[in-house]
Amino acid sequence: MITVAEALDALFALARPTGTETVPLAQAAGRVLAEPVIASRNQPPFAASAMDGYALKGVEAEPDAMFKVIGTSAAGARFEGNVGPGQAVRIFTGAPVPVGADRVIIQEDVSRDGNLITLGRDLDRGPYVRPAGMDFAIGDRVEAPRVLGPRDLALIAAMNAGDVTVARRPDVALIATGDELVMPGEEPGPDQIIASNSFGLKAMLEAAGAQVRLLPIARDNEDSLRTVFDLADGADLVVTIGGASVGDHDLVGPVAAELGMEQSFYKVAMRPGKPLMAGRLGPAAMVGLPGNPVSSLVCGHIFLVPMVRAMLGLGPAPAPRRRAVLGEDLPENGPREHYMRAVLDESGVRPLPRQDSALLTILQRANALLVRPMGDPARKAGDLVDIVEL
Ligand SMILES: Nc1nc2c(c(=O)[nH]1)N[C@H]1C(S)=C(S)[C@@H](COP(=O)(O)OP(=O)(O)OC[C@H]3O[C@@H](n4cnc5c(N)ncnc54)[C@H](O)[C@@H]3O)O[C@H]1N2
Ligand code: MOO
Repeated sequence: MITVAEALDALFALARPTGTETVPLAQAAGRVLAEPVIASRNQPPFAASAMDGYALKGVEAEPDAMFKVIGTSAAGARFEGNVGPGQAVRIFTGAPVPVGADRVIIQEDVSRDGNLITLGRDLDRGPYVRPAGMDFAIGDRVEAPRVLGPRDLALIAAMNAGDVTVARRPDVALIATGDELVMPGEEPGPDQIIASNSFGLKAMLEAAGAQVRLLPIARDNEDSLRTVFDLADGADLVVTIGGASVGDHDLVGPVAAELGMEQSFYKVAMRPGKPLMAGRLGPAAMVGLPGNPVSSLVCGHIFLVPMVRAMLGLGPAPAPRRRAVLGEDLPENGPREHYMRAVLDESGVRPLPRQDSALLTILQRANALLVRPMGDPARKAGDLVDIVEL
């Protein structure tokens, strides 16, 4: 059996970049920027007023000084003339500061009588002028790769990019397998249960940036598996769920092999998730997840999300870990890296009492995986341990 780190390296070797496409900015939220955006303009493009008030020469801004108002500069309609000595221009926030002026006096500090203004005694310091290019200048960049969020999109829009080059979303085909499964909402027979894993995995992988297809459930026979594998055609990543272990009905490995899957590994020293398999199936990467609900979702977090991120060009990095204070004593760990379903709060991290990999209620209550290294000795409350936040 290989280690989790070795399995992850093998999976990164299977994950190929998906290439790029151009999308309108309004559809770019959550996408991975693949090429830098370079500003083609300065912002602001002119010296702009930061306040509503009067633009004038700063050296003349003395208490009680008087000025003649010679025009108006509004956002979108500048004053074309020059501001000379003793002159002021009525100005509004965002408007171009006219030539000759270098300070804006806020209107609260001014009294006006017809076309004459008098400054107050106690003037705000100002100057309330934003120089051209103060926010960004031509040639400034938003670097790639990065996941585009609201703040990126606002900045890119201000740089005047109408569309952006992003990584194509990896096409992930999810195949649930098993005679015992029916879809949620259907009427299960007496020996049947509801296919749940695909729904958790779909949400998880879409949040990571993939486009996920839920294929029909494959039954526990070779024909059915072959038919559903056919439907995965065109996928960048084919993920099967279940049928990965050693039972008589665990046919995913043999059928995939018959379809030409070049196996990269089978079985990882981890708990849950031991019967994980992976390989290359034509142009696609293939990952066979164990069927137990917690195993498949934990493997999704630890392996599939990092794979999708690597395909998107975000680099080969494991699921982020951090240190947390252990909230209770733990016995020594066995020979497999253990991802314990745990609750993290201000007082520390504690594993939930039942760790059977069939228990979705426990996984749903957990907000972290407490990671026990292989052969980790007993730990005391107060020790620092690794966690992966869920
Ligand atoms: N003799 C051995 N038996 C088992 C071993 C082993 O090493 N030797 N490993 C155990 C471990 S660990 C795991 S994990 C499971 C994995 O088995 P499979 O990947 O073959 O999964 P299945 O047998 O198909 O299903 C296991 C379990 O999960 C349920 N299931 C499957 N798919 C779904 C789905 N899409 N949604 C909800 N639930 C699903 C299925 O009904 C079974 O209850 O093998 C152990 N056995
Ligand atoms: O490895 Mo299995 O995934 O322990 O339940």
